[in-house]
Amino acid sequence: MAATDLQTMNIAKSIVDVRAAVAAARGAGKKIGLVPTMGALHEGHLSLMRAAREECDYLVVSIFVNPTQFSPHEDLDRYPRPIEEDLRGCGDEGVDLVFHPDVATIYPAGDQTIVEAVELSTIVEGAHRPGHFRGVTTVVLKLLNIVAPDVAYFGRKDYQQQLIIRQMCRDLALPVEIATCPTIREADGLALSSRNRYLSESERETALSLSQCLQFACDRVAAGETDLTALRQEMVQRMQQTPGVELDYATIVDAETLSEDAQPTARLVALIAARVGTTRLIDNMVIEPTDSL
Ligand SMILES: Nc1ncnc2c1ncn2[C@@H]1O[C@H](COP(=O)(O)OP(=O)(O)OP(=O)(O)O)[C@@H](O)[C@H]1O
Ligand SMILES: CC(C)(CO)[C@@H](O)C(=O)[O-]
Ligand code: BAL
Repeated sequence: MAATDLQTMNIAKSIVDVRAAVAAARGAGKKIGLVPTMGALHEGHLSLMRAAREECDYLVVSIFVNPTQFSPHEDLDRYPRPIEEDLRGCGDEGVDLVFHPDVATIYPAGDQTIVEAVELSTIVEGAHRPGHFRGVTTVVLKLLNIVAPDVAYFGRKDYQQQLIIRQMCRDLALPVEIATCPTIREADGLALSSRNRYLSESERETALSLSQCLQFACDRVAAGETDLTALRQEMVQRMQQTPGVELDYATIVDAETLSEDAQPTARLVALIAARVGTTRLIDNMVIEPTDSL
């Protein structure tokens, strides 16, 4: 495919421009898809765009590094922003409109409204990143209100995030379908993530311990392990014994409630977050119930 000429890309910075473009597409009978991102695009993001292209006739991608989902000590300032490369990637995927707003467009002076799924936002990942999911739900609600898509696409790589967004849409009766797409991994199992580009070669090797720990847990459940408390302890021990890794959490929980009070026969999800060097990574694997348990 020919590389995209940036001059021909349809890029909107303002809410009015997005609404006008989407209204025209809707007026022409098109089904609207939205893929929200923070940029630094990789194959994981592209897989969401391809899923959206399959099902929708007009594809909007937002690129916005949302400051309210970062705590003061986190990596907002160093978060990668390769915007020209990202725009070319969107063009090559046939994106119809890129919404790339400034912070003041999303958070105008005097802005004071937040939205939060109060229970799901404070457990597991939320317990380690206080305020993070409040920032996510607030910005996603704004993006959904601005674009008004028929379907919005999220990755399973951010498992808790997609669960919380589904909860928000249900609770607020938002007229949008949420689609969750599978996690895209490197051949050796590393989940693609924009933050992988912070990793040195040896840190990248060390980072494989996350997906390996999740796979270990999945294999144990598939082999008939029913003592989830013991299995959680084994996951934590494995990670604590891995040099170069500082573990935040490794756990197996109910895939819908994220509660550790889970039946081994339920649909489960193994979740992990750890720092490799200065880079914090998350990953997860869903464990579907089997008849053999
Ligand atoms: N490996 C992946 N497979 C599928 N979807 C993904 C993957 N990585 C990210 N996504 C999805 O892409 C969307 C945008 O995510 P985001 O821009 O934060 O990228 P990211 O790689 O998760 O970045 P970060 O390193 O900040 O976690 C989210 O819905 C996210 O779940
Ligand atoms: C959903 C999102 C774009 C909101 O800023 C972000 O959390 C992300 O990229 O996963
Ligand atoms: N994909 C989640 C974005 C974040 O870590 O802020």
